[in-house]
Amino acid sequence: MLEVKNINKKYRSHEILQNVSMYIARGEMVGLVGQNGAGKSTFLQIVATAMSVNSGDLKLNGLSYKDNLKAVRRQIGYVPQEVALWEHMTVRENMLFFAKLSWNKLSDEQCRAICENMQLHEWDKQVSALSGGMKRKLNIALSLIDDPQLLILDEPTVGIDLKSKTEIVRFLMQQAKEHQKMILYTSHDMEEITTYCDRVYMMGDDSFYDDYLQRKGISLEKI
Ligand SMILES: Nc1ncnc2c1ncn2[C@@H]1O[C@H](COP(=O)(O)OP(=O)(O)OP(=O)(O)O)[C@@H](O)[C@H]1O
Repeated sequence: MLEVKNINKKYRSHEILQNVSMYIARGEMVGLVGQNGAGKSTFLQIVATAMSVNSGDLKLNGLSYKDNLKAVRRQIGYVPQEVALWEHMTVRENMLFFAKLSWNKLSDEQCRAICENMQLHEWDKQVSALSGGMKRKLNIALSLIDDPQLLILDEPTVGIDLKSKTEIVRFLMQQAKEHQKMILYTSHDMEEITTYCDRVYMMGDDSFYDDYLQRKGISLEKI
């Protein structure tokens, strides 16, 4: 379980997050929405241990971030907004390169199985020749090498076609439901968020999201 309690984050004097609390249970896929600049990416980076807080507490599976940073990190997969891949290498070479650097020394077959499971079949294709959707799938596949308990994704479906988008979100849902992972992700596609997420958190104070989600009958928690 992920437990976030009363966290605060400032960039100089600019307060971005004020007393933010939330949780994610195992097997849950949770969406995070809010207008541009509301603080979603900042929040994801904090939960991913890539950024510190000014105050407040975070715990993952009972381990506090303050005292167990390394152990917490081992349980987290983080997929930032920007796709970060070796363009001149193939899908296979990218997977094996990152597998070598990871805790889990996965074999060629195990790496391939992750990609196949994501409907990414272009194993020997150079990354520069992949479509945007395939690149996003590969970016997510890389984050799964260490078999993280908590998967955090910043707009994983932005700018890709509906088929790839649906495959990615269904894959994430499968990770939550069949493997009891915790999934936290942001998207500006409300249709997608409301269709697939178990719960939705809204960051900032914007009645547009409030009204929209309430009309859809989606349980919304403001943070
Ligand atoms: N490194 C930084 N230094 C100073 N201010 C920052 C920094 N990163 C983000 N900000 C500011 O913090 C606020 C929240 O930014 P953040 O990127 O977390 O929002 P967001 O909800 O993810 O936005 P978007 O939907 O556009 O991705 C914005 O006002 C942004 O300008």
